[in-house]
Amino acid sequence: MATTAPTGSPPSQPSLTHPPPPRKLTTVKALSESSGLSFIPSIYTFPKQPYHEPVSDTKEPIPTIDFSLLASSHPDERSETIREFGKACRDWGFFMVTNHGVPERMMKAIIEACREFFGLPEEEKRGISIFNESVDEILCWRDYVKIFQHPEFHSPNKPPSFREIALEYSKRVRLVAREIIRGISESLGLEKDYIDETLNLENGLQLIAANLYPPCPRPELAMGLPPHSDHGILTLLIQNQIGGLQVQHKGKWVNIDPIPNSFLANIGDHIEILSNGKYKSVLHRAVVNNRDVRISIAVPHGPALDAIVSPASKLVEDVGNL
Ligand SMILES: O=C(O)CCC(=O)C(=O)O
Ligand SMILES: [Fe+2]
Repeated sequence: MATTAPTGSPPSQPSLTHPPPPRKLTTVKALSESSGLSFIPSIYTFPKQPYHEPVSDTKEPIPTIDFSLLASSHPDERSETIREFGKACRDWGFFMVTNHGVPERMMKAIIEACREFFGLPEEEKRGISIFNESVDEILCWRDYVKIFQHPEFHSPNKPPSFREIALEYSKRVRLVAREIIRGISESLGLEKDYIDETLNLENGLQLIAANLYPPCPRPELAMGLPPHSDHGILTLLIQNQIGGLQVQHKGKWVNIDPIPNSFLANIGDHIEILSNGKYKSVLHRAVVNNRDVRISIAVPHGPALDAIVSPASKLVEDVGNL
């Protein structure tokens, strides 16, 4: 990891005094690819706290749930899977989902389509891609794009294959998400379709949120995506097998290395509300590295725009009976 000051800087000069990025560099990708970059502009330098806290060395693995067991003809297998959802949501707020039925080729295709999108000339992405996100005037080391998939489907026109791949991918992922949400509903002791119906998931919101984290010459100073919880009900995330996601667990950051071809699922703020706080929407963040381009594709699922989210009355009564 490079920690030396850039050539020509006086030894006492703190990295915060580096000049701002040249105006014509508008994406982090372009900045990262600009030749001889050995420092990062001060606008990308995050304050040391709280973003550089130690990472947990926990050997406790993030829960993994076999999605196919939800459809098992053995009632015991389904109910055991529901119990696992409950435990994963209570203990972590995050879990891995295997055997979900979305073909590997589709997962690869959407990652490649997003990679191609981010590789388009700057002019072609302008107006679609959001290049830099600012947190208190500090920019994240990330380019990203958010595209509505449901209830209205949108797609950039380039690359040409994007529309078809996104449409197919988001439909398949939505089916998986709704089934997991049914499992979560049951795990809370609610009717299987309680969340689906109450939050009108037939008209629910679904986005593709694609993130590109280019290599960063000073990864210890930058942040790909600062700590946040997700809005909505459930996010299903895939990535190009380059690590970077960290999840807050028992007060520490835990590195997450997803199983290939699995989804990383996390519950969002609306489940925290609906569950009356039984399940928490957990903080997570993305750190960057100095070697590899990382791509992650999050597909958040939320209530219909006109749905009203409130604690399920059964769960309020449960608390009242304690
Ligand atoms: O890049 C990642 O792994 C995290 C992405 C994320 O948390 C988000 O898009 O909300
Ligand atoms: Fe997130």
